[in-house]
Amino acid sequence: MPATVMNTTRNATAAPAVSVTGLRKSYGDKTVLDGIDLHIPAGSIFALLGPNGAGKTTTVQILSTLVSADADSGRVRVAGHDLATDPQAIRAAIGVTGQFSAVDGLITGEENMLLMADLHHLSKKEGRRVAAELLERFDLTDAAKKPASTYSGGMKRRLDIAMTLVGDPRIIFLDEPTTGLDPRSRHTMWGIIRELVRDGVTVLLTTQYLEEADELADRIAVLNNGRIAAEGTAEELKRIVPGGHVRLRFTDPDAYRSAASALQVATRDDEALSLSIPSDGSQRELRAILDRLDAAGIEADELTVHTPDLDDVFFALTDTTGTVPAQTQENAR
Ligand SMILES: Nc1ncnc2c1ncn2[C@@H]1O[C@H](COP(=O)(O)OP(=O)(O)OP(=O)(O)O)[C@@H](O)[C@H]1O
Repeated sequence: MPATVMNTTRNATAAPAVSVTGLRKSYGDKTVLDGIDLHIPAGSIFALLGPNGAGKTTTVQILSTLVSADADSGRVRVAGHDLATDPQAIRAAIGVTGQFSAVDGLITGEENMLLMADLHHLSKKEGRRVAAELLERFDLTDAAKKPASTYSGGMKRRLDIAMTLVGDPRIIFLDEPTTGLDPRSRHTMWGIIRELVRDGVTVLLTTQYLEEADELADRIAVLNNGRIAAEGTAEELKRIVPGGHVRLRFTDPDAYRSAASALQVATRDDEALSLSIPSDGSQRELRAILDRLDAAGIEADELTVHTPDLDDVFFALTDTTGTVPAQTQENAR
């Protein structure tokens, strides 16, 4: 059972941009997707996180109509259209940039853009206007007349997304959008993705970077062995793995000792005068700790909540046996 947590993020009430139930895909006798469910609210950023070979690209390929799902697969709706009966309407509503860029290195950035405008049947005049506007928006105007093969990795990614936007898609699939980019280009790309969503676009991105999912995504699904191992906001996912604790620090040794006896489960650090209490960081648990301190008439000088980071989540949920540790499942309920 995947760990699912209630959606409290923006646009939670909007009709889902992507809705998937029981999606299956096998290559020969290898099951790549073993019945996955995804519900992506319109206007949000959704990250599909998982180790190599988990099935992230396959999911994107199916949702973007490039690869077909198994015949006995469940239901997929993208932008309100049924994948089985109306793939053409889905194609018209989406944009895809993959790990292997659509950019043609032999022609200039501007020519790549104009080619896309032609593919979308824009008039010559409209095509030139849209190309110039997008090249400007993605800071490529100065390089527009140069062959794309001379562009840096970051410039090529920006051109790739600009080309995708020529068709004005409402949903964009980004397969590992920042793989191979340096930190500055990665941050630029994050800014671009956030801007797309501000304009009302829905983004589904795949990534192997936990930091990227943490930074960008409204919701994250961790894919492992063809199944969704857990789904929720970054904060919610961090709460389902063990390791979270509340730390209390004191300057007064008497207060420290009183607190240690009032909170019997605490791990003591007598030198630092600090106590560490296992906690999921929830309001309920914090209140229980504070109530105990209040009842004993003690005030801590500092209280910090430590939640596991996404690395902990990733390792806990994508262990090599493919099973979620029992304790994690328990905490997720
Ligand atoms: N056309 C294909 N024929 C056979 N097997 C395939 C095909 N495409 C993908 N697979 C297999 O499906 C599994 C999932 O691949 P997929 O590319 O979706 O994973 P991924 O999560 O995107 O991995 P990565 O992070 O390495 O890109 C892999 O074991 C892969 O070998």
